[in-house]
Amino acid sequence: MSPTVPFVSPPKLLGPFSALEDCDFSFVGEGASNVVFEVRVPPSKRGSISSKLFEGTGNLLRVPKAGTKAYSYEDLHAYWETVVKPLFEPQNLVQHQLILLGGEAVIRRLNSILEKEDATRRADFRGSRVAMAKYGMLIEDMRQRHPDDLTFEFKPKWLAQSPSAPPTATRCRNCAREALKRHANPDRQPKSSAILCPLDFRTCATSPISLANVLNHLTPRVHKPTANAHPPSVSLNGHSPASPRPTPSQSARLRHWLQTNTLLPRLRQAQLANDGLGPLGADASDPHFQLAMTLRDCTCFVRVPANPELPIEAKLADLDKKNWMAKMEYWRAMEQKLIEGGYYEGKEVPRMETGCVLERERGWMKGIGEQVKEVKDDDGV
Ligand SMILES: O=P(O)(O)O[C@@H]1[C@@H](OP(=O)(O)O)[C@H](OP(=O)(O)O)[C@H](O)[C@H](OP(=O)(O)O)[C@H]1OP(=O)(O)O
Ligand SMILES: Nc1ncnc2c1ncn2[C@@H]1O[C@H](COP(=O)(O)OP(=O)(O)OP(=O)(O)O)[C@@H](O)[C@H]1O
Repeated sequence: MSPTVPFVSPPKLLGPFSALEDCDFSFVGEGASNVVFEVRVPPSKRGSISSKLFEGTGNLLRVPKAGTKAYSYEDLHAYWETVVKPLFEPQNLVQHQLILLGGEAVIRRLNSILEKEDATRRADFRGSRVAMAKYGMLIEDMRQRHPDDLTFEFKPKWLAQSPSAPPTATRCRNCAREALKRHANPDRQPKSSAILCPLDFRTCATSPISLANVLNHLTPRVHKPTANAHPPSVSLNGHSPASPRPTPSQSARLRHWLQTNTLLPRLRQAQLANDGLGPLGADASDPHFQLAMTLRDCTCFVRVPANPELPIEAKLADLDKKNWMAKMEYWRAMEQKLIEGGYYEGKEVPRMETGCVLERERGWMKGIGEQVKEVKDDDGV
């Protein structure tokens, strides 16, 4: 399949211009380029067009931030429909629809909510505002449906090594990137917290250490760290702030999902299939490479229902087309920095603790090598 974007007919629009004007909003979350709000129809507007559109739909409103280099929502939607959607099963994607925001009044209200949230927002997001955009997206709400549902989100990031990483690397691209982040800003997180290596997702079925690492990270309050497992971190943005303590049945279902899901292997396969060269070798205008970068920066939402009869839901979101013209230089410079700074090989000074799967495997190989050497020495070989 070619990831070039063919012509797509104009998006199906939801709602007349005034649909959002009747609604109340509250802040749900944000990233570098977008903000997500809950939409509620006040009781006085029951029976209105808005209530027909939003009540009981389980949708949230996603809107673009001002001042970013991201593509417009029309472009993101066309890319998602034609390039991203065919790669995954529909039940593994957070579905969305474009909606007309309907003018400045709604955006001003969203911005006044953001302003009130400023004190508690991530420092580098504080002060950012919603763009005066034409469209928002109605997105499937992946939060709890029942107060006892277990929910969390994480960024799977680079599920395979970067093709332009050095062959001597003892860290994957994500762990190298995390080491650089901590090196640049050691106070960013408590020093003791380690990073979940994305390669651990791949080995959950075969390695109890990988499974424990992932569980500790995703549901930190339940799975006590074992000697070899690493404590939770926010490196993959995994968290379950509103979730209750999982029941034994939820823990068992989550374990089973981690060991058997086909979504993360499929995501990894698509990352690999679209980039065999890495940021240093890829042609900046290659749509496959651009797609690989989109697939390396998405979010996975997981909901483990309280009701054991209901299946686990796992869906990818934030599969936005990357503005390669604005980002290629950053991607190349980042790869160069990770290589030259020794971050792929754990040679930075002072050395940051990351707990990468590659490092663990090298450690075992070294250990086995030393045992073999000892046996050979004992035998006088
Ligand atoms: O460069 P990375 O790997 O740190 O990823 C960036 C993300 O940082 P992370 O490491 O996930 O905390 C970063 O996430 P945050 O803003 O740090 O939450 C963005 O997703 C960024 O993409 P864009 O500039 O918004 O298109 C991401 O940039 P790219 O995926 O385009 O590289
Ligand atoms: N479908 C959803 N259900 C529940 N919460 C969501 C959903 N989509 C987004 N959120 C919340 O909003 C936050 C920001 O959303 P989003 O990932 O769209 O922002 P972004 O700017 O694209 O992020 P990034 O900087 O990673 O590219 C998420 O981390 C999550 O907390």
